[in-house]
Amino acid sequence: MEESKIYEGLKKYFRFDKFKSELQKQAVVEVCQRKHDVLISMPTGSGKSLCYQLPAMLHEKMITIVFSPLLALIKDQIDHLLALKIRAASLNSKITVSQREALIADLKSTSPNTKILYVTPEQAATQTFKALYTNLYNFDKIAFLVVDEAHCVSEWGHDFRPHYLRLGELRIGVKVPCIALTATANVEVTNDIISSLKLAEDRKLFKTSCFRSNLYYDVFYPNLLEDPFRHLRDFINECLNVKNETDLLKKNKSCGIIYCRTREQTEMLMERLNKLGVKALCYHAGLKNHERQDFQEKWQNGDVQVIVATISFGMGVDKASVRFVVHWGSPKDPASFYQETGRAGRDGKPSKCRVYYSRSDSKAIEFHVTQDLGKAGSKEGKKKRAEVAMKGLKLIIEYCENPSECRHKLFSNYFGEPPPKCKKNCDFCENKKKVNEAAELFLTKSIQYNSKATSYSDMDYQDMYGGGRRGAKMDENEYKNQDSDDDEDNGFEREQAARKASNEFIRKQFELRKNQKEVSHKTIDSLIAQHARVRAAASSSSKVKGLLLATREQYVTKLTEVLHENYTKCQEEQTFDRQDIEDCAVDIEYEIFSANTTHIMYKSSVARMISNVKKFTADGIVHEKLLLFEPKPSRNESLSDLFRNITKEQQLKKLESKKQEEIENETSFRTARDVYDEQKGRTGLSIDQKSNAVEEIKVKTEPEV
Ligand SMILES: Nc1ncnc2c1ncn2[C@@H]1O[C@H](COP(=O)(O)OP(=O)(O)OP(=O)(O)O)[C@@H](O)[C@H]1O
Repeated sequence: MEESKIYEGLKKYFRFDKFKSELQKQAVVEVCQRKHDVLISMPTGSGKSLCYQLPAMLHEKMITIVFSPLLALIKDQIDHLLALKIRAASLNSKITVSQREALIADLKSTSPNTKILYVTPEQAATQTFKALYTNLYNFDKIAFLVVDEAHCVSEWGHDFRPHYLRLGELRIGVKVPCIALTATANVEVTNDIISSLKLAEDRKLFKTSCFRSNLYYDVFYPNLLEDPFRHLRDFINECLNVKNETDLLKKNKSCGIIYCRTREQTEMLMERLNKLGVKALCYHAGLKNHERQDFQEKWQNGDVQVIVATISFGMGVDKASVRFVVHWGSPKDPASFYQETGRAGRDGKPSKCRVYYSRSDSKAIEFHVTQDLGKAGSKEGKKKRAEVAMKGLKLIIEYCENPSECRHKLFSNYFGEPPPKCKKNCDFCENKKKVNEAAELFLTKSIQYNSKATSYSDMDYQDMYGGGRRGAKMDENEYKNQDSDDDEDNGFEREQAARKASNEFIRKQFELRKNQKEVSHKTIDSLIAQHARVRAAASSSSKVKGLLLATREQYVTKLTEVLHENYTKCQEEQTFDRQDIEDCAVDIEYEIFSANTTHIMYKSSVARMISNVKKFTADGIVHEKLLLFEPKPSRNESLSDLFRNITKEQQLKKLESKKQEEIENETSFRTARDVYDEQKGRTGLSIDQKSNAVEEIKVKTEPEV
């Protein structure tokens, strides 16, 4: 195809006078020839879409099929194309039956109106699509098969999608050029793309350096900052205070994105920023659909300049004027970090990418990856993905905690490219000494923190096990366009609910017992601790920061369950009763509690112990802890005993009053009530003991005749 025709199309369909780069032009020219498969590996925002959209328009009467991983991404592309009056459509599970019928009828007609058809990989696996595909191919109507975000075929990549693997099947025996596009392919991912999509030997590769010279990267440590939130606020104001913007339309003005790991963090940070005078909105998968849409539109239109979001935000967001991308906590791995920060400076203007690094956040990610690794078992694919994730996270930790080279090298190393000429485009190249000093101070403080268990960051990240993980999972699923959402690990909500319920119960009972008088929180907390089944209950949250007593009690229950099962299934002569087993569980829990300083470590140790006991049960062996356990002669009243006994106690009280009346009638000595109250205060006797005590006291205080 002649170049002049290509330029004509560029202007006519896309209203551009020139190509964004020489490589974009070369790729378009090559694709237009329809002679070879083409792999385009270019940075985010470099204009990869045009490399297939323009050729699609220049092959009249033919259709280009694009496989794209996300409905949101497809929607954005279609909206963009329709605005340019290009006939684009999508075949996916969300369209209505009549829309589907109309679309298929058009595609089957002799000269279809549709020029570009977007299909999700899941839809591509359906019989409907396969039949349509064969029909189009038989009538020689397919111009190109395009695989957008092609790194999704690779388990080495950061967004692996199993359905992408099956796209290669569509290429068997089909002579239509395949165009694969990605921004984040290292050597392994590139090899996977080539083999999975069966790109021909004579394929053409268009690859530019991943280096984005307009992006400035740096890292700050919140625990070294006097007020991290004000620091962030000042950074935002600095980034958004761009000159000569007054004449711009609202939607073209500078804006920014802050990424958090969990939805709780997004909401907390949004509130903080709003209080500090920065108008911000949040975005995560827990919001209602209309809220999400509304917030995204407000940010897109420039009504709000800052959006605090989980990773579910951003794919397909093509806003040129993003002046900063912040990671509040820790990025996940170099590829995601590259893609997320790649949303900054798409107009080529200087923009900033900052991490406010918190070790508790990277630990939380590590914890989840370790869990995935544990769960993977013998499943090779899952294991490999968890290993890749762990490797990626280690690189991020190194990047943040132990900087030793230009920040951009994180990416050039990952993508297997020579080091970029950064000059002063990162804090390290600008002032290596300052960066090293900060990192050293951070490490020193972190060590001190580990022994003292207090830190700014942990105070804000208590959700890493429960709602955090679940929330993060939902956001990730959302991001990956999956409908499923499992119900595991909702520990946070459970903990909160359990604690609330226990406190409420005790509060009510206390009020009843104290004739509706107000009871202080301190009294209630100490009562709960006093009656808890676990040992050293009162120091739960001070020893292991953020650990709730309710959580410890839940773990004791769980340990009791698995030990009980182990004992009843594996021990022939059984001498322990349920209470002995619970005592054993209490000992084990206390041992773990004493040995750990963070609730993550505590929780993972208990989880390990539970699975260890289960393993013993599966092997038919009595667990060693039970073998070594010596039953205790006496037991303390537990929280559950307390609940059970409160009603009985009230009945006892009535009985006591009655007895007391009788005694008072009979004696002028100290009453049973007086003596009982004294004893009760000192010992907290059981109901039977109390009852006996009253009897005993009565006997002892009876007047001598
Ligand atoms: N020749 C051109 N001249 C000017 N702008 C262009 C040109 N080609 C593309 N663009 C614009 O560049 C921006 C980025 O393009 P595009 O979304 O295709 O990037 P991308 O490489 O696919 O990025 P990502 O990997 O993040 O999806 C878009 O706003 C697009 O309209």
